[in-house]
Amino acid sequence: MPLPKAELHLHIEGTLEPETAFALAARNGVTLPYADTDALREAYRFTDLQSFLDLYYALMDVLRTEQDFADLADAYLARAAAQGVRHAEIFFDPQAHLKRGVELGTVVEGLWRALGRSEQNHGVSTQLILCFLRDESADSALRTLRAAEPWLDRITGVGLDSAEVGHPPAKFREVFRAAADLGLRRVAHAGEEGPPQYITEALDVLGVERIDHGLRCMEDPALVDRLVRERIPLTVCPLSNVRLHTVASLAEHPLPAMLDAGLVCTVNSDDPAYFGGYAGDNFDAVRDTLGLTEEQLRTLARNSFLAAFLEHDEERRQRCLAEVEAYSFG
Ligand SMILES: Nc1ncnc2[nH]cnc12
Ligand SMILES: [Zn+2]
Repeated sequence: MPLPKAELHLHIEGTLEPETAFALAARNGVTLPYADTDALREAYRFTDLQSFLDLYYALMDVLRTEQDFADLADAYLARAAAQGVRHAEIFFDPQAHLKRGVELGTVVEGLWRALGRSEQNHGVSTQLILCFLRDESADSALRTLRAAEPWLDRITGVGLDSAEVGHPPAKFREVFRAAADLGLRRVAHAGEEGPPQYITEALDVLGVERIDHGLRCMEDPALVDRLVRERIPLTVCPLSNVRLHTVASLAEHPLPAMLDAGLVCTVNSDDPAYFGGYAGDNFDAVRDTLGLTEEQLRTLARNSFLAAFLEHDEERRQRCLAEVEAYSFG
């Protein structure tokens, strides 16, 4: 039995496996510019975040109908459950779909078909986090938030993703303020490729409660002290960092140093179909390559439930935490 965990950094569009991409392409009459799944897998050699994003956005073209989004989410939830995920806070990128003429309602209703049945079908509780694309304008983000208002009962929070460098968090001050006024929780990618100041800005200007990635905080000891003192969770994605060359190799990943510093780290998969592994695979990789101890793995799992937006269901949080404490490593 795998270690129970919450997944807090997962882009649902990043769970599109090559086989599913071809199946959906056939269903929707879309021609992919790859001969087969092997040829597509060959394209998964990224040099940086942008080289990944180019393929990530292009492949989304196969996602057209509510059923497509439902099937995508259901396949993710089944895989996540098999790897010990008990709770998943799922990012989605509405602007990437709106731009292609796919309505927000199609995306949210489709995802909800899977998410609404996830506890019964997979034993995984879920939440949705709407992400703004930081390489789009602040105005576009505001229009997206307004367009999402009919579905806010299904959306827990907002996030910020896509190309980081050159798009500092402060650009989105207004939309994050508006999201907070609507009662939404706030997170942001920061310190993945961007500098430590982006982490500070995400906290101070956007009021985020968690930082997605956050690796580059390690360049700024005063920032590390602050993140430790304020117990700001960091949703670290080790296999993603390797594939996007944010770190030179998994063996050189700063996760052990981050844990030693007292940072509230969690381990997540980001875009598992593209980066070679789901949540449990990321845990296994850091155990095997970084030599994390059982107590460190338990800390990562504990942190994931402590950092989850489970205030509406403290009973579930406590039950999951108790499972983590009782877990026996085989
Ligand atoms: N790792 C990542 N960083 C920024 N934006 C993303 N969108 C999907 N995955 C992402
Ligand atoms: Zn991400």
